[in-house]
Amino acid sequence: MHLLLIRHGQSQNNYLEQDPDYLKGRLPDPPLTELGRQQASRLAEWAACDEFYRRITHLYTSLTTRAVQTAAPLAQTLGLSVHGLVQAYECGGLNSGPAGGFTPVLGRDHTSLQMECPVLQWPEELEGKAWDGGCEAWEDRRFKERAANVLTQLQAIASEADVITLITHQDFAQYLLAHVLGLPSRRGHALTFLFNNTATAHIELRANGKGSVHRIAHWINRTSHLNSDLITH
Ligand SMILES: O=C(O)[C@@H](CO)OP(=O)(O)O
Repeated sequence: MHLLLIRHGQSQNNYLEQDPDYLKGRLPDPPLTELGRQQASRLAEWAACDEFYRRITHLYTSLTTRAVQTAAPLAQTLGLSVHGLVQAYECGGLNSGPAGGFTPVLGRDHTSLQMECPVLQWPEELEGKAWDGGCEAWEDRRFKERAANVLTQLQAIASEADVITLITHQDFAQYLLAHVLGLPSRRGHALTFLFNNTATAHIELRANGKGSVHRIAHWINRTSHLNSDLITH
C-alpha cells in the first residue's frame, strides 16, 4: 500500500500563530484562510497532472473544517469521494483553547460539512450523529494509540497497489509517520518532521514475500505544487 499523508492548507489559527494574542484569538475548528484555499487548489491542480497523484484510489480526511475544505478541490479534480475518518483529527481534539479553559467543543455534522465538500461520505460509526470533536487530554499514549488505529483501518481497506490519501494535521502526522516508519516514540510538542500546509508525505509499505514489510519513505514535506510565496507553516 502507498500512504499519502497531506496536511491541510493554512488555517486561520496557523495564520494567527505569528500574533502575540494568538492564544486569545484561537478558534476551536478554524476554516482555511484565503491563502489556505489557494494552497488546496494548487495541490488539486498538481494532482491532475502528476502521474503518482493520478493513481490515488482512496481519499480520507479528518473531520475538522480545515481538512475537509482542503479535501474538496482534490476530490473534485480526481473524481473521487472523500471518506471521513473519525480518529484522524489533530492532537487534543476540538476545544476552546487556553483562553476558554480547554472546554470540549463539538464537531460539525454531515450536512454542514457537505457544504464544504459535497462528496464527503460520513463514517458509519457516526450514522445520524455529529462528530463529538474528539477532545482529549494531551497524553502521548493517546496520540500513539490513535495513530496505530488509523493505520490499521487504512491497511484493512487497502490492497498492495492502492494509493490511500489522508488529509490530516501537523502534530498528528508526527505520530502517524513515527508509527508507519517504526521510529522510536516522540513526546510532547517537539516536531520530528517539518510538515508545511498542504505538504505531502509518501510512504510505501511493501510485503517482501518473507512475512515482513519494507517501509519506504519516498518523500516527506513535499511542496512542489506551491511557489515559494505560498509556502506556510
Ligand atoms: O492544531 C493546530 O492549530 C496545529 C498545531 O500545530 O496543527 P494543524 O494546523 O496541522 O491542525
